[in-house]
Amino acid sequence: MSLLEVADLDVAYTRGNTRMPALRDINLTMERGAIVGLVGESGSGKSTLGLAIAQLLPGNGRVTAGTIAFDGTDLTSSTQAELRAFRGKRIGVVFQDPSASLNPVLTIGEQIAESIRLHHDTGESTSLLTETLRKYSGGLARRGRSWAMAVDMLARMGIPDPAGCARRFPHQLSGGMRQRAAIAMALSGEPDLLIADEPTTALDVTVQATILRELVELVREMNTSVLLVTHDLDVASYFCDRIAVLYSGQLFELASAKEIFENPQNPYTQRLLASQPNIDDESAELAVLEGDVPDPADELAGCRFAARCPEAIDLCRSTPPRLVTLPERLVTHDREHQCRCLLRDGTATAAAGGAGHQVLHARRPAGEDRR
Ligand SMILES: Nc1ncnc2c1ncn2[C@@H]1O[C@H](COP(=O)(O)OP(=O)(O)OP(=O)(O)O)[C@@H](O)[C@H]1O
Repeated sequence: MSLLEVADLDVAYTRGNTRMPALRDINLTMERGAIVGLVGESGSGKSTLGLAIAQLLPGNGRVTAGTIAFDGTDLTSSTQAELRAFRGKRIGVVFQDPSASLNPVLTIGEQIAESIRLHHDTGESTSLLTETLRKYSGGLARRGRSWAMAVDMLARMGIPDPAGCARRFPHQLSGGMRQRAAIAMALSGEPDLLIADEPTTALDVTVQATILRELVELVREMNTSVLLVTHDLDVASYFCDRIAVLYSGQLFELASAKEIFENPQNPYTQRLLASQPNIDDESAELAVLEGDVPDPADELAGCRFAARCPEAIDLCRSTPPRLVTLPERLVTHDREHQCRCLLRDGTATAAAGGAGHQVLHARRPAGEDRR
């Protein structure tokens, strides 16, 4: 069983009396220990998907169809008590702004130690932190041990004076240190899944890379899976095993990072990659992605990228494509390569009377079975 199986998921926000779809027909599976990058332009629904998986959608946001199976339990039908048990202990969350997770009136050490006490029941059964616990078990009371473990987590996140940092309040730390502390706190329950929503975007580029490296090292040690929301394709290619490309509320492509960068199949992904600066060749001309991303709430007849796609044919403007596993002849490194495009899944060839209509794996037709 996969750690996370998001199936046929729709999410909508309510504005006034209007229901505005934000995610449509999302299918995403994550294996234990995998780091998956969720990329896409602003407004494509990245944060909404992270929040939906963590069951932290704001009051006006709601899952309107589909399921989110976490280790076999459908979170969309879980009670608040069940969700509280999952969050923190089994699903950790880090946001762009660390103040969203840190309490301004408690020291960093108090917060992380409290979280460790809550999630570990003194830590006897945990893996990574057990080592630390053993070091401190001789003579230290439970509170002292959880404090020692908190200091250890701060050290693992690359904080130079972890004991001093533990005694400080969030406002006494720099932005980078605050975010390290927020990550240490999110990982202190040794969760199975970490949802990290642009965790370093607000920071200096060099600090970003260091923090992400520390985070990745720590989650690899803990075998924690990560859904890393980022608009930065370089970050995704460097740190992620798989990449999911979102466009206007839909998954357009999903494959290993190597496959996405060396063999992108969706015309949108191809243009998104071509529009990124090339660090190896700064003089290379950048492709410009003309036009705007349609609001995920807009109802469109065909492919949501058709209006901007230079390859679009009439069929693309009338028929919604589905996310399918691509036929083998189109993949290079990853047989699980999934793509949403009529020009790639064989539909366009079949409609033109040609052979090779090979939809190998398709989920619910778009628009069906909305709650
Ligand atoms: N609380 C909300 N109420 C109403 N609509 C919302 C709310 N949050 C997000 N949306 C809408 O949902 C859609 C997806 O937004 P979301 O923030 O998930 O995208 P994103 O890809 O994370 O964007 P960004 O990179 O700018 O953070 C957008 O159309 C946005 O306007």
